[in-house]
Amino acid sequence: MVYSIIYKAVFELEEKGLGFIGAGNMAGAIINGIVGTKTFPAQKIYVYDINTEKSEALKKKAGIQSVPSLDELVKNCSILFLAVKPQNFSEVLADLKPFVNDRILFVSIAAGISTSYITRELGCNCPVIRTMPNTPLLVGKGATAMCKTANVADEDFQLVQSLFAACGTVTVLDEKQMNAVISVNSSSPAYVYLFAKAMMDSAVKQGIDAATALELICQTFEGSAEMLRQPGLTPESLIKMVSSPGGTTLKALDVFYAHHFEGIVDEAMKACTKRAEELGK
Ligand SMILES: NC(=O)c1ccc[n+]([C@@H]2O[C@H](COP(=O)([O-])OP(=O)(O)OC[C@H]3O[C@@H](n4cnc5c(N)ncnc54)[C@H](OP(=O)(O)O)[C@@H]3O)[C@@H](O)[C@H]2O)c1
Ligand code: PRO
Repeated sequence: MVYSIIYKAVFELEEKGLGFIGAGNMAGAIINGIVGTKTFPAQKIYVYDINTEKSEALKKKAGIQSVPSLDELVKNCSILFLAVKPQNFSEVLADLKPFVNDRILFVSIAAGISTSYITRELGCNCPVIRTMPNTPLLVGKGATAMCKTANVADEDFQLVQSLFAACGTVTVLDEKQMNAVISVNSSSPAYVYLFAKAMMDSAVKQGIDAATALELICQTFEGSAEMLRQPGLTPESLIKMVSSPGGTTLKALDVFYAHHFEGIVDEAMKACTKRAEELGK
């Protein structure tokens, strides 16, 4: 059933394509996922970037189309991805305003930018899907959160979900959760990399070479995440499972607790959300 709805939406789009404003890292990751999994035809994907070198490079890499102006993009596309930095939204929406109509579906990937900001700046009642993806989309293991305005058609929402699902998982949230979720799935790869770096640096100091340590750390992260997904297991029960009484793990955990590790994570995630709120103003 879902399959046929998606197929119908794709079929109806055959006349018009998917457009990307911004050919940066995230647009590239999403497009590679869509093209690599053949979720949408590459020749119907169009990209526009203020920096034509970037749109041309993406065209070459992914076999998509690049266009020289927003006007051209709107002519060719009925779904437009807003993939520029939040700081560039006001200029992009002002440039788009003369070309938009209420039938265009907008898909934003920007931190902090609300759906109401987009429709207000565009001066239209366009349907808008607000998403928060993450960089592991690049390896097909992304985690994307999304919400939509009430006027997004079910089949269009299914289609956009399928585009992100091509390179990972999709979770639907309320818009009021979309700033906080950045700290959970989107900025969080950076915390994981920081933790990995700290572990690797310590391993090197203790005489294990960096490459060997990194492989052990990556496998440990993957395995630990898999354990967290097992029914009935929780972070607390898994910590207990690792921590032998009188053993090594408890000594390591003592250091984390003494330095208020959980408090530090909470403070960092709240700082992330606060910045999203500032960017949205
Ligand atoms: N990176 C992440 O992990 C991540 C995760 C989730 C969501 N996001 C969101 O994704 C969006 C894009 O992030 P990104 O990391 O892909 O940024 P990026 O690599 O800087 O890509 C943005 C692209 O937009 C171009 N651009 C700037 N102004 C433009 C304009 N007026 N018209 C057309 N193109 C314009 C930029 O060109 P110049 O470089 O010349 O300015 C750049 O090529 C942001 O809103 C961010 O909040 C990022
Ligand atoms: N990267 C973007 C930022 O740092 C948005 C979430 C991940 O603002």
